[in-house]
Amino acid sequence: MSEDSWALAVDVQEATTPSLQFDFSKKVDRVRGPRNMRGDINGNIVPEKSENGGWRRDADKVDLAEQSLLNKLIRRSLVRNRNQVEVLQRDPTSPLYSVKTFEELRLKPELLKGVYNMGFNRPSRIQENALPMMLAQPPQNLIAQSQSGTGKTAAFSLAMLSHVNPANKWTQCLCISPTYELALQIGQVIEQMGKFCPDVKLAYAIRGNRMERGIKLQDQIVIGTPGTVLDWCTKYKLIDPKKITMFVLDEADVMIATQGHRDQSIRIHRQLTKDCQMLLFSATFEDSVWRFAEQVVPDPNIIRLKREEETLDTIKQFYVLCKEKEDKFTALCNLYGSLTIAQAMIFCHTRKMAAWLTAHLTKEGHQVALLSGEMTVEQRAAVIERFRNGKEKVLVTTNVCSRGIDVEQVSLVVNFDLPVDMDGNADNETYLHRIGRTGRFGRRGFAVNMVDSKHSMDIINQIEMHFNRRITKLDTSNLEEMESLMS
Ligand SMILES: Nc1ncnc2c1ncn2[C@@H]1O[C@H](COP(=O)(O)OP(=O)(O)OP(=O)(O)O)[C@@H](O)[C@H]1O
Repeated sequence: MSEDSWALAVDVQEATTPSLQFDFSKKVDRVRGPRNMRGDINGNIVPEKSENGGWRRDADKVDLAEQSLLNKLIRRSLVRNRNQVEVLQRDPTSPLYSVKTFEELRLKPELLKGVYNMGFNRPSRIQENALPMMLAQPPQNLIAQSQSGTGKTAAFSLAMLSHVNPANKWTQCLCISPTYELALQIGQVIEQMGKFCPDVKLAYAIRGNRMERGIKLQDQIVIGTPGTVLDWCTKYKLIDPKKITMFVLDEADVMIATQGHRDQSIRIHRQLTKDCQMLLFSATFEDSVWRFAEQVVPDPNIIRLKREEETLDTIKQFYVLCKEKEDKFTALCNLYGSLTIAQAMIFCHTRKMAAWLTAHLTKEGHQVALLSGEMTVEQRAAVIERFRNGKEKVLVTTNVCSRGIDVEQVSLVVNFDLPVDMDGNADNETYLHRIGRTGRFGRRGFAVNMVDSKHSMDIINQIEMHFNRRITKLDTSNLEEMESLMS
């Protein structure tokens, strides 16, 4: 089938068959995608010719640690979550404590003052259960999972500050984090919360922080990355691991995804005593994270706060048939010209495409912000902040931005390039994250997908099947139809 005639074929198919009942059995190889496709105009699909076999060769990769840092930098408050907390107690017969106020925790007054000084009025959902467990006597181990922004860092910072005895001038709490930047972020929370506890000292075991060999640290809390913490314990002997009574492992999912960190964490853990209280936190919990958690946290209590399901119910989904990227661009301009759009996010597959689109939209007079992987995390945070404040109305981005960014006024998400996985199949999860940027907090939103090849039409069909939601064809040259469909 020639490149031009596929669109016609789709039209015919569309007219004769309800979109949710396409006959996939007769289609191309489902795993690898259409055999005879030489790549669509995104430049991202070259199945037979791909040197490394990867469909996402040029795609902007999401780095978990960077994503986590970005989330921390742009977050202003707790992420809303209405889901129930699941608690699995090590000893199911013991009473389950949960607190609704910080007073109930009987914290030292100077620590309570620090908590209130941060503007926290009451414990977050996960904190309600996690805090009493972390502060219990005798100490209890804990594995806690909840999405980013639900108050985990604040919870274990409070636990560490409450746990230490300031009169003892040695390290009692050890916290490890996957990267230098993330460790600094945690440190800031501890410093802020412990502002009125002048006798509690904090040290950073991170690269570049050189210490004299052989001295013993007097700081009660040490936070750092696994490699440096290990050096401080074994090579430099600045910390006596046998005197550590609380061990916190943050962002376990990011940790095990980082080369070498998993083993270093286990080596640190091996030097601790059996009585040391172990606390592990993670935003996600795949099997690999779970296996790791079980290795470092014996007999744990488990707390899980399910992610608030992203829903497609408030989002109207469309696709537009286009031929090449210029065509997609025209469709986008038509769309923009005819709708009242508060703010829009446009997703591209590669940095190159994002840059091209940004340049063209700017030329058309749009105020456009660009977010892509070559920027530092701080630069990205600044771009998101400007967009949030309405300085730009359009944000063009690659995948670096599919998760975690809440901009309430986004009413349109455009998949300029559709999300595909390594094999070129629909990446449903990324699709959901992307279009979940709109229609938030019960508002209505629109998602428009640019379809530029038979392969991308296949992807739309896969997405429809997966979510069991219709994606309606939109003709952006037909203003009337567009207005009625998108009203
Ligand atoms: N009890 C609380 N009341 C109000 N705000 C809170 C409370 N606990 C935490 N916060 C704030 O909510 C935001 C998210 O908290 P925190 O960083 O602890 O979450 P997290 O689950 O550790 O997420 P991440 O792992 O991404 O940092 C922060 O801005 C923090 O200051």
